[in-house]
Amino acid sequence: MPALATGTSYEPGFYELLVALPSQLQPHVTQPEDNAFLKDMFGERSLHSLIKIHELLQHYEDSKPLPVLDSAATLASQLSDLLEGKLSSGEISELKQLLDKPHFKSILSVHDTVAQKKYDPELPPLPDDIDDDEASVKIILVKNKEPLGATIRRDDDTGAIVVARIMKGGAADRSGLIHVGDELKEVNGIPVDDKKPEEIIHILSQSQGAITFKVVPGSKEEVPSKEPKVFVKALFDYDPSEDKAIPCKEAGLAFKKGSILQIMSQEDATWWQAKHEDEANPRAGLVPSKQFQERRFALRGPAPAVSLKSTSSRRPSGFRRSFRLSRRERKTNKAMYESKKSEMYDMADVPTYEEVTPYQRLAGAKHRLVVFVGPTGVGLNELKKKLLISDPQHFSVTIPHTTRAKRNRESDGVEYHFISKHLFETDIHNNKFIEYGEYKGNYYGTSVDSIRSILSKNKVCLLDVQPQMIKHLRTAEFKPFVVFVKPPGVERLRETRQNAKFMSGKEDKGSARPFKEEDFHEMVRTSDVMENQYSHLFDKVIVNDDLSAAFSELRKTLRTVETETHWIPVSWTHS
Ligand SMILES: Nc1ncnc2c1ncn2[C@@H]1O[C@H](COP(=O)(O)OP(=O)(O)OP(=O)(O)O)[C@@H](O)[C@H]1O
Repeated sequence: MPALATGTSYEPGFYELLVALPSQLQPHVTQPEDNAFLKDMFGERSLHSLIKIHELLQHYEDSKPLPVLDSAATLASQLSDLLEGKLSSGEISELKQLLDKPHFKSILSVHDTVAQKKYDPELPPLPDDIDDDEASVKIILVKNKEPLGATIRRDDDTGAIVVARIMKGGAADRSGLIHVGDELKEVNGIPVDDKKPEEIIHILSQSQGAITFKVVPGSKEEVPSKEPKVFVKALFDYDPSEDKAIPCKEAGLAFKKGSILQIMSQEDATWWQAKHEDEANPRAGLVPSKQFQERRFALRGPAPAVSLKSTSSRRPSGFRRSFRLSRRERKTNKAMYESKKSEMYDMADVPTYEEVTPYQRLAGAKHRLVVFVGPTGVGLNELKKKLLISDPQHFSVTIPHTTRAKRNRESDGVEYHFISKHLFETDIHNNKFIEYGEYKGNYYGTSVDSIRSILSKNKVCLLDVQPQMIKHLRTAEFKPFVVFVKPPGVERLRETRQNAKFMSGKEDKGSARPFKEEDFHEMVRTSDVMENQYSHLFDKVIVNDDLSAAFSELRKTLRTVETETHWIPVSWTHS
């Protein structure tokens, strides 16, 4: 039996390990004196008591007991006084002795301190020879290599140097001693009244170790911000060193399109404070606010959109037509459609930030819609086909609707859903199609319900669309995961596509032919344009160079979509 029992209501693991250790270690110890030493060490009563205390603390941490009263010491002293005249019984005098013991009194005093939450240390009285400049205080900060995390500016009205901004989580913020609006009088004993902010920053950057500031505290009371945690996905690249507008380049936070940022402060309407979500260091950096970025974008105008229509007479060159997905007729239906909505750039969508939240699909919940985009000929059909073959029970594609007559060997709901022109037009009117088009007098289209039908069977729906359609699919219902399939460079296309067949939209013959040099250039050019305009909507980019490598990357990615946590727009979580 262990010297101290650990009780039965909580895990005795740590304690038992301690008791068992000497015998466990015995086979590994050759010298008898070492053995005796280990026994003594692990058998030490104070160590056992410590472990017991540790386990009890753990237990109480879980049950979180609240104190019954916060003046146990006073109560014990009053009781002791009451017992004074009643010491006839042995039990009463034992109780009084116990209450009067200094250890017992101390433990009750500690109990009361904790119960009253009196944790703050008592400060010594202020010295008599206080600074003559009554309003100012001296602050000493110890600075290592990290920046101070504060910006300063000259007040236009008073000419004073004031603290303009405190970066969340930085050295100044953590110290809790410097606040926005404080007036800076001296740095390391050097008066700063006549100095430019840049000169002061220079003094600060040269200083290491303890830095002394003399400041006059600002009058503004800071309200501790209790803003909930906000995470955003950045939809643009940002490099503060190239931003002429940022008040302090060193304080800026660089990020790439797709980075997940935690917004630490939105107090300033122009410059937010943020840190990378996966960054352990709590120090925030400046990033342009959403409003400011939108304003800048509006003033500058979007990047010149490359016209995709100019090179093709029939359709936006290189952009695939989707929903030609009949399993048998996939190839013959290829060159049929033109997208109804052909706008290449929507001015309303200024890509800045999107608020996101972690999401993991629960077992049994509907799958996210997997959306493919890429230039025509890049290999979307090939990759989708491989997925379907790899697991036909798990993956599926939508069945398009058409108004053309059913052919002999076709069945309704297999190759197509065959419907009347009138019904098709009613469905268009009722927004039932994701995409639709007309070819030789017949309509063809992919309906929203055909996607729903696959998802309700708990299958993964694979859909390829034109990139400008992605935004219409971005709903809580579909939670689309967008894969952009990108071609490798022209040289690799030449090498890998030697035996490949291409369905050219331009010739409109519906038959496949080998790729030509110009097809490769067109594919790469279209891919660049798509990436330039829509990459903020892509969740994954896969370069289709070697087909089997691209396929296994795709497979792996789709597995993680089903099993791991991903960031999705907050708006998709409240449906
Ligand atoms: N990585 C690859 N290496 C070699 N050949 C490939 C690769 N990927 C696709 N191909 C071939 O390229 C041709 C075009 O592929 P696919 O039909 O899948 O393109 P697509 O993106 O669906 O184009 P479209 O939208 O015009 O139908 C096919 O012959 C296909 O086998």
